[in-house]
Amino acid sequence: MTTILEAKDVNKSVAMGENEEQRILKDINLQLQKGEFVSIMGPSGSGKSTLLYNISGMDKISTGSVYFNGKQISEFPEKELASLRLTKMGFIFQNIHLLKNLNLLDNIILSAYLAQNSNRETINHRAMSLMKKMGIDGLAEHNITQASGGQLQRIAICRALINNPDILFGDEPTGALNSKSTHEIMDILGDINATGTTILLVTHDVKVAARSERVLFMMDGHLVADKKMGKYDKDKQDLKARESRLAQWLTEMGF
Ligand SMILES: Nc1ncnc2c1ncn2[C@@H]1O[C@H](COP(=O)(O)OP(=O)(O)OP(=O)(O)O)[C@@H](O)[C@H]1O
Repeated sequence: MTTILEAKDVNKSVAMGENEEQRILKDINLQLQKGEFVSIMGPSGSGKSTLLYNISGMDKISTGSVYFNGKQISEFPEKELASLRLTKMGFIFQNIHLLKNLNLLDNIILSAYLAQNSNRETINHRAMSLMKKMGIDGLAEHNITQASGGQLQRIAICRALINNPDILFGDEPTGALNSKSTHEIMDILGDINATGTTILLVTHDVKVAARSERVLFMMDGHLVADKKMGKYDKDKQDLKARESRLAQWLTEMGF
C-alpha cells in the first residue's frame, strides 16, 4: 500500500473577535492509501468540510503538516498549491459552480486549458469520451439551463476528471440530488475508483457512505473513529446490509 495523503497533528483555528479563536480541527492524524474510497461523516458543524478543505490544500492549516504523494504540501506557496490542485486533484461540490456563459463542454475543458498539458484536440477528445462514459455526450453544446441537476453533477465530475487527477475530493456531491440521481452518481464514482483514483467524500447520507470502503467519523473537530467496510461490490448486492452496519455505528457513536 502507498500513502497518497497524510495529515499529521493537524489543527485549524479561526479568529473569533479580537482575542478569541475557535478550534475547528483538533489534532487530526490521518492517512489515505492510493486507490481507497473513503467517506467522512459526523454531525453538522463537526468539522468535516473544514477537514476536506485543509487536507486538500484549498485552505491553510494552522499547525501540523499535510503530505500529498510524500511532499509536504502544507509548506507549499499558494502558486504551487494551485498548480497541484489543478493537475493532481479533482473537486466536486453540492453546488456545482459551472460558468453560465460557457457551454457544458467548455465548462469541462476549461481547467485542461489552464493546466496547459495537452493540445485542444486531445483535450476535446478526452472531454467527449468522459461525457460519453457518463451518458451525457449529447449535452456538449447545451448551456447549464438546459440540463438537470443530475446531468450537471455529471458535468462537474467530468470537469474534475479532465486532468486525470490522482484523487477526487467531494463535499456532499449528491446533496442536491434525488435518490435515483444519487444512486447513478455513486455508481459513476465507484467506476472511477475502480480505475485507481482515490476518492474522499464528505457526506451526511448513509446511502452514499455505504459505497465507500472506509468511513471516518468526526465529532467536535476530532476524528473519533475510523471504520473499514471493504470495497463495495455491485454484484454482491449487499448495499442494504452495508447501510445497516453504518447506521448502527452512527447510533453507537450517538450521532
Ligand atoms: N472560516 C470560518 N470562520 C469561522 N468559523 C468557521 C469557518 N469555517 C468553519 N467554521 C466553523 O467551524 C465548524 C465546522 O464547520 P464545517 O463546515 O467544517 O462543519 P461540517 O461538519 O462540514 O458541517 P455541515 O455538515 O453542517 O456542513 C462550524 O462551527 C463552523 O461554523
